[in-house]
Amino acid sequence: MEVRDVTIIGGGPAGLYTAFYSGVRGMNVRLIEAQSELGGKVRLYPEKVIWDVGGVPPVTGSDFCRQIIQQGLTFDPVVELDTTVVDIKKRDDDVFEITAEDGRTFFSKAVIAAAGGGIITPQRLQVDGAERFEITNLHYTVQSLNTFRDKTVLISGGGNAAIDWANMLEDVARKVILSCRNETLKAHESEVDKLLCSSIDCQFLTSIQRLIADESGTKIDRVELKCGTEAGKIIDIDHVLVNHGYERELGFLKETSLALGLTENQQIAATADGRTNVKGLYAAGDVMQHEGKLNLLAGAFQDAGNAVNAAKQYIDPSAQSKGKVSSHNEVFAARNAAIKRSIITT
Ligand SMILES: Cc1cc2nc3c(=O)[nH]c(=O)nc-3n(C[C@H](O)[C@H](O)[C@H](O)COP(=O)(O)OP(=O)(O)OC[C@H]3O[C@@H](n4cnc5c(N)ncnc54)[C@H](O)[C@@H]3O)c2cc1C
Repeated sequence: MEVRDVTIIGGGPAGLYTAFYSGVRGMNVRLIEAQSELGGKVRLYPEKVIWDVGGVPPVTGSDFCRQIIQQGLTFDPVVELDTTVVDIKKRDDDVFEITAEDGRTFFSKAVIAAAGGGIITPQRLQVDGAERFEITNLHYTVQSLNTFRDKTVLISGGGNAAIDWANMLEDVARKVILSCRNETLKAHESEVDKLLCSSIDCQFLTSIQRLIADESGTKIDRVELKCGTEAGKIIDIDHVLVNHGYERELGFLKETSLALGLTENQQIAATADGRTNVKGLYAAGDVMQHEGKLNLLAGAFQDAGNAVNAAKQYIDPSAQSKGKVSSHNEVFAARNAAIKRSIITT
């Protein structure tokens, strides 16, 4: 039976930084991810420009993913992809037994849950026959801005993602129409202000009633927008982008043998430093809830550092409770030397 120091559940930003920082603190790691790729939710917005990670210049989601994956793999963790954790038990000898959906079990001295909101998939549009357009012009994420260049785009939704995309596409698309079923938009004030002052055509109190196909039957040509009891309004569009939130598959968060202490929203109720109800099991990133939790990438990194430090001390009570400044690990030596050389020669 191979017992790892730390098993991380979830290979999003929190899990990846946890893997890196566990390496810095000399612990060996298994990283378990339900999807076939690492990166977590950031995979949903590859072309969005991320501005709010301290010290990191504006970066696209896909570049950010590439960079955080590279960092997460620095200390060669064992990575299990396509592996959904469905249960965690703590045995009498205090070793954690982690069970995957495919029946495999993994063993670990400590566990760090970094499972975000679970395994998420975008909520589908509840309109007859919508699924047949998913291979043409009905989208749930923006994989490439070029798809929308000089096109008429209808965005359905009124939350952060919809508003973000509307603002982002304004310069790219010929026309952006936003259909929102409420009277107001629920997003960051600055983004809402920007949108309301823009050329984006906001259709409040409307929802998509019908998708009308072109002659080939494979592409949406027009959309019927319903407004209360009024007759539907038909509009011509090239693309429809739906941002109605996400469905969550909870895996081990739904039923676990441990009394994890979940909030109403199925997040782990933890302390700000990542401790949970269960000794030896810590939480990091969007999976955890505490007063002051920052559900951003920057917050995920802070959580990860805290959880790793707590796990280190749990495994080895003589270890320092806080990590040291981490620039002198032997794994960094070659790269440090190359950077120093380039500083000296420039
Ligand atoms: C559209 C959008 C735009 C955003 N823009 C920004 C932004 O500009 N700046 C910013 O700072 N933040 C932004 N965020 C928020 C940011 O993406 C999240 O805060 C961040 O991804 C949280 O990281 P995480 O690792 O905690 O969770 P996630 O990214 O959700 O990763 C969790 C991972 O755990 C895996 N997992 C879940 N359950 C299991 C299980 N049972 N077994 C195995 N694996 C499991 C999931 O598959 C997933 O890969 C945005 C979010 C969205 C949706």
